[in-house]
Formats: sequence, C-alpha cells, structure tokens
Amino acid sequence: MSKKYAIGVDYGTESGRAVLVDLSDGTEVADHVTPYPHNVIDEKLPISGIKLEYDWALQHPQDYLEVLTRSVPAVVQASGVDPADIIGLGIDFTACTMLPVDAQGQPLCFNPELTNNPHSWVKLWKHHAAQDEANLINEIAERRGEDFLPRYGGKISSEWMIAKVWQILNEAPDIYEQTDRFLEATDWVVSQMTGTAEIVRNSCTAGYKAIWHKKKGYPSDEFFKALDPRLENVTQTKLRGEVVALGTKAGELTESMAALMGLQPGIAIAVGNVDAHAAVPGVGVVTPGKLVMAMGTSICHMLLGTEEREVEGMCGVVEDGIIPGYLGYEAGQSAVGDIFAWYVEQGVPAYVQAAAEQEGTNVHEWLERHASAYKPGETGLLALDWWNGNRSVLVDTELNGLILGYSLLTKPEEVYRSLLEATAYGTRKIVDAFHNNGVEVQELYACGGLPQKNRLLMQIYADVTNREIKVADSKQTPALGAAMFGAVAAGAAKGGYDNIVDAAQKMARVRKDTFKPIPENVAVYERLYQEYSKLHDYFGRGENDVMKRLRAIREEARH
Ligand SMILES: Nc1ncnc2c1ncn2[C@@H]1O[C@H](COP(=O)(O)OP(=O)(O)O)[C@@H](O)[C@H]1O
Ligand SMILES: O=C(CO)[C@H](O)[C@H](O)COP(=O)(O)O
Repeated sequence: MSKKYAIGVDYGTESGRAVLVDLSDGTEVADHVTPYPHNVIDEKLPISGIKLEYDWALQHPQDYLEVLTRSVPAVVQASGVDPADIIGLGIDFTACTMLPVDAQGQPLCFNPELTNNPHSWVKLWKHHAAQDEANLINEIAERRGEDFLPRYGGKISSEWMIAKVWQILNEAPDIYEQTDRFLEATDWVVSQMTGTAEIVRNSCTAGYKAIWHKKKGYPSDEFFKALDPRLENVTQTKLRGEVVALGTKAGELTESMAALMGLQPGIAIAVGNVDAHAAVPGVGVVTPGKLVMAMGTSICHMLLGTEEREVEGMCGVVEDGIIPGYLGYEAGQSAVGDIFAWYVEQGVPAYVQAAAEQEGTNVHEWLERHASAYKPGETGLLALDWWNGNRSVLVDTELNGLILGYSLLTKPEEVYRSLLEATAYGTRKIVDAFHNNGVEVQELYACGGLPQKNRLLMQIYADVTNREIKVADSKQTPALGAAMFGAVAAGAAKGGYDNIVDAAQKMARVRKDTFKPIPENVAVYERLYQEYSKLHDYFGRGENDVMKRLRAIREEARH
C-alpha cells in the first residue's frame, strides 16, 4: 500500500490552519494558515455596522469555510501528495463556539432578514455576555440539587451552550423561534463537509459545553422548565441530534466540497472535536498523570483520570471526553496570550516599540529578553491574571486584572514579566486543585503557540508549578490530533488506525529539550504564590467585591 495521509484542520480564535500529516510517523508534510477575514467581531457587526454591547464576541461562519477552501488545497498542493492517498480529515475548534442554523443547516446570519440581529451570528467561546443567565442556571441547579453540578466544578460557565442559548431566547426571542438547531461550530463545519442531512454532534462538546452525559443524557426537561418554561423541550428540539464518540466517522466528503477543497469525494470525515482536547493525543498523552496545556490566547488544561472526582472550578469531567476509556478532565484560563497582547498593544511606551523595531525584533521578544534579566521577585510586582475573567477555579467572568507594587521606577519589561508570572500562578491554582483532589498531576506537557514563542514564560511555569514541562514537537498539535482522529475515522483497513491510542503512539512526539524547575527559583515563587493566593481569595471569593462594584458603576455610567 502506498503511504497514506490525513488532514487536520485547527480552528483557533483568530485563524484556521490545515496540516497534512504522514500517517506512518506523524510527519507534518505541509501546513497553511488562513486568518479569518472578519477575525473576532467584538465592536460592530459586519456590513450594518450595528454596535455590539460590552462582553460580546462573535464570528462569521463564512470565515470557517474559507479555511477549508484556501488552506486545504494549499497543503495538498505544497506537499505534492496525490489526493488519492489522503484518506481522512478531522477538525478541532474553539468551544463553546455556537451558532443558530435553520432547517437546511444554514446559519441564520446568512439570512438577509436576520443578519442585522447580532444574535443570528456565531457566538465565540469568549462571548461573555450571558453571565446573568449562567448565574441563574447555577442558582436554580443548586436549589434543585441537580447532580450534574459537581461534574462541572460546581458551576456552569457563561461561555457554554445553555447560557448562550438562554441569552438568545431572552434577548432575541424571534431568533430563538426561527432557529431549527443550535450547533457547536465544530459540528456545523463537519456538516458542511458531509452534507447536512444527518447532523451529528460530538460527545466532547456535548459533554463539556452542553451538560450532556454519556449515560444520563442532558439535564431533565423539569430542570429546563425551571429555568424558563419556553426551554422545557429544548434538548429534544433545538439541541436534538445524535451524540457520537470522538473518532467516529461523521460521514464522507461530498462531491461539491471535495471539488472546492482539492480532495477526493468520499474520504472519511471525523466528528468534530475541541482544540485543546485534540491536542492531548497530539502530544502523545494517552494515560493519567500528565497535564496537557494548550497554550495560546487562552490556556486549556487537560488531564486523564480513572475515577470521577470533584474538583473546584474545573470546566468538566467527561467520560471518554478526550481519550476513550478514561475520564477526561478540563480546566482553563480564559486569557493568557491575550493578556500579553493587550499589554503590547495598549500598555508599552513608544520607546519600546521603537527599540524593538530598530533591533529588528517584535515587542514581545524585546520584552521577554529584557524581562529575562530579572530574578524571580526582583520586580516587586504581583498581578492577578483576570483580564478576561477567571475560568478556573473561580468560574467568574466578572473578575478583572490587577497589578500591585508599581513605583516610579517600574519598567515595561517588569510589568510584562509580572503578567507572565500571573498566568503561571493561575495555572498553579489549577494544578493544585486537581492534584490535591485525587487527580494526580506528575508532569506537564505544553503545546500551542506560546511554548514556541517564549522560553522565559515556560521556565516560569516550570518554576511556579515545580514540575518538568515537556513541549510538543509539533507546531500544530491540535491539528495533528485532529488528523489522528481523521485517520481513526478512516480505519486501519484504509491505511489509517483503529483507535486513537494506536494513532498517538505512532504519530506523536515531544522535543528532547524540557523545562526543568530551578530549585532557587521554585523557593522564591513559592513565597510569591502564597501572596498571589491571598489576593486571589480576597478579590475573587467575595471578601472584597470591588471589581464587581466597579463593573456596576461602569454599566451605570454607560447607560
Ligand atoms: N513572544 C511572545 N510571547 C508571549 N506571547 C506571545 C508572543 N507572541 C505572540 N504571543 C501571544 O500568543 C497568542 C497567540 O497564540 P497562538 O497559539 O498562536 O494562537 P491561538 O490561541 O489563537 O491558537 C496571542 O495572544 C499573542 O499575544
Ligand atoms: O474553551 C475552549 C476549549 O474548551 C476554547 O476552545 C479555548 O479556550 C480557545 O482557545 P485558543 O483560542 O487559545 O485556542
């Protein structure tokens, strides 16, 4: 049999990328990135220019299709591989990134009559405007003693499906009414490749983002009725659709999409997956004890376990949610790279930009180099990493960032270092929450853009967590994982694999170089982390709700 290949397509927050992978050893033969033409829509709607409210984050579904029709042909062409040897394709996506579609599976925002309503568009994972609904979901679920709450660390997030659906119902009942189904974007894109007759939902997003359980299904109609009588039957109506396991073949590539993507019709398309979750086999992790960090604009922390444990603020524990046969745990930080980007774009003085330009480097690299000259603790700064709220362990999108310890001598690189450190403390909170509650964390695995871009950041993470960090050898780990699932969907008989464990064992690699904790740094960071923890609890657990009061005053001032 000639060499066989699969394609993985990774849908990130700002761009989508395709990677063509050799199935014999995981070599990434070609990759191509398509930045989303409309990027993140968080100020005004395209065309109409309708202004969006604070905390909104939308996307354009056409951008996702453009990734398929630009990046996929580009990798096929660049690789020189015969399309006949490409046997499967898998995708992974940010999540919960959801959209309302009509009975034909068309996004409601494509309908000229509905396009001016912001609720007809894709709500991106970091759309945080459904917090009121999330608060009520939690209050009502707690009052009713719903058994699903412990599986989600005690709180359902405003980033997830049910809060977003309810926000649509509350603020745009006409859009809700005209919605045939609410879909995860990952399932919608898969349906566009396989034809929309049978839309299948993947068990990963259903489990982590829509409160679905392998044995119990969705929460009861009574629960939804208690939220709002209009939601009583939502799981049989607008959330209907078979939920199938990761690695399942969702269908086969249609003739029309094959022509647009430069592939052969009929190849296996795997059910959708989530970026962070696909990264786990992508980095070769198929057993417990190894926490995978998908590090980019945000961080998702993924871990396998053998028993269901309660862990404060985790995003969820889902049976078979990452690797079949294990409980998959997820936690996360909703801004990491985004915080550094904010500082680079909004906070650095002009002389830093000029110096970086003159030295032919970018501002991040300039700041990293200068920040590396400091020892842990030497800046005198301490920050809380809540620029986009706190996902784990507090699960509160209404918290904000904080930097303590400024003086007239504070330098931009010191601020930058304090922001890197703050995100490391946030990760330490998560590691401790798992480890101290019986879900062991022995070592860390890192993938995504950040480990490739910032060595100082990685050393700080090793020192703050006091654990060795292995880094994925792949530049596109989620896409590699997605390609593995594509190969599993195709099956061993076609030259793919029969299960994800076999695929990961053959195709995943980590770099030889690892980041090891440096004992003297560990000791200083331990003291700083204790200080971080005090601030974390003081501002995050209700002792001083000043951040919430400031938000309320801001809202009053805006209206
Ligand atoms: N040298 C750097 N150091 C730290 N962060 C960086 C650096 N360069 C870019 N970033 C941040 O990396 C993030 C993008 O990460 P990446 O993994 O490429 O994207 P995504 O999360 O969309 O998949 C941005 O938020 C950006 O601010
Ligand atoms: O919540 C998620 C996964 O469960 C999101 O997909 C994730 O936070 C977005 O990640 P990024 O843009 O950093 O790839």
